[in-house]
Amino acid sequence: MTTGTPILRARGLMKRYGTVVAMNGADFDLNAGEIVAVIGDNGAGKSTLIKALSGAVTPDHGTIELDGRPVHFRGPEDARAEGIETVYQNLAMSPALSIADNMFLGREWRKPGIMGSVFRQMDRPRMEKFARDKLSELGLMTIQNIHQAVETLSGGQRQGVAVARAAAFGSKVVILDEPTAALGVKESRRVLELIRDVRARGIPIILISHNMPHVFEVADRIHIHRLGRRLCEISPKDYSMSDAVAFMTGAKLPEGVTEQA
Ligand SMILES: Nc1ncnc2c1ncn2[C@@H]1O[C@H](COP(=O)(O)OP(=O)(O)OP(=O)(O)O)[C@@H](O)[C@H]1O
Repeated sequence: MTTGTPILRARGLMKRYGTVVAMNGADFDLNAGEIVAVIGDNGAGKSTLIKALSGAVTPDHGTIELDGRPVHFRGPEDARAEGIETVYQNLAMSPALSIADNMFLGREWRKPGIMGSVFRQMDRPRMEKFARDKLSELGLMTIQNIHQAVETLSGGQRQGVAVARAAAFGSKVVILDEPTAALGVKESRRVLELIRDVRARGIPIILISHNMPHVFEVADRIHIHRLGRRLCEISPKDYSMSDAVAFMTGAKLPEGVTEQA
């Protein structure tokens, strides 16, 4: 599925924090219909790359294109407005609020007419129907009650709601930062299935993870990040997990790849 214009393409991204070089000419590609995993050692610059793609960090240099069009995100709102949704590890949810309210956090739908525009009343029935539809589309209706407070959900269910929220609003790209890090075996399994469901609905996914079995299970392509840039991309069909770890840590290089100084 690598034909056509990439959905998201970055070239030569640079980001410095004082003397620390967090991105050093980083490239990135995401094509339609695929799950790309980003892996790399601690401090390799994965988070900084993802933040640049999701508008949370402005690169010092380099280009980002969405559907072949240059974009300049001034903040996460700009990336969201372009259909790029990110689920960070902390999930950015309000535990005391309901599932439906959390799905709409910061982008509530107002009632039509004066009740919405002047009195700012929320259109609860429409929001709740949308939340229920999205959760059931993604097979998440084991959550019976969308009025349930998020704090009463299991870790896996919470992650599920966060992924459903991203898939509901992320029309172009969903970025998941360590979605299974805090989860048990069964819950991780469900979240991995959910990731596949999101892909099946036509939304490509960027998955940042340190969990090699999970990466090898769901990724179509693996982007290996090292020393602030993309070292290479591999297919999980062609390499083993120990190869990937060796590339990540610099213990060996894939054939045809040379490490730049
Ligand atoms: N806001 C910041 N201020 C200063 N240095 C930063 C900042 N953000 C990142 N860095 C530095 O940039 C480098 C890359 O960090 P980044 O968090 O992107 O790596 P990472 O691959 O995501 O690491 P990990 O897997 O440990 O989360 C690190 O040396 C880090 O200390």
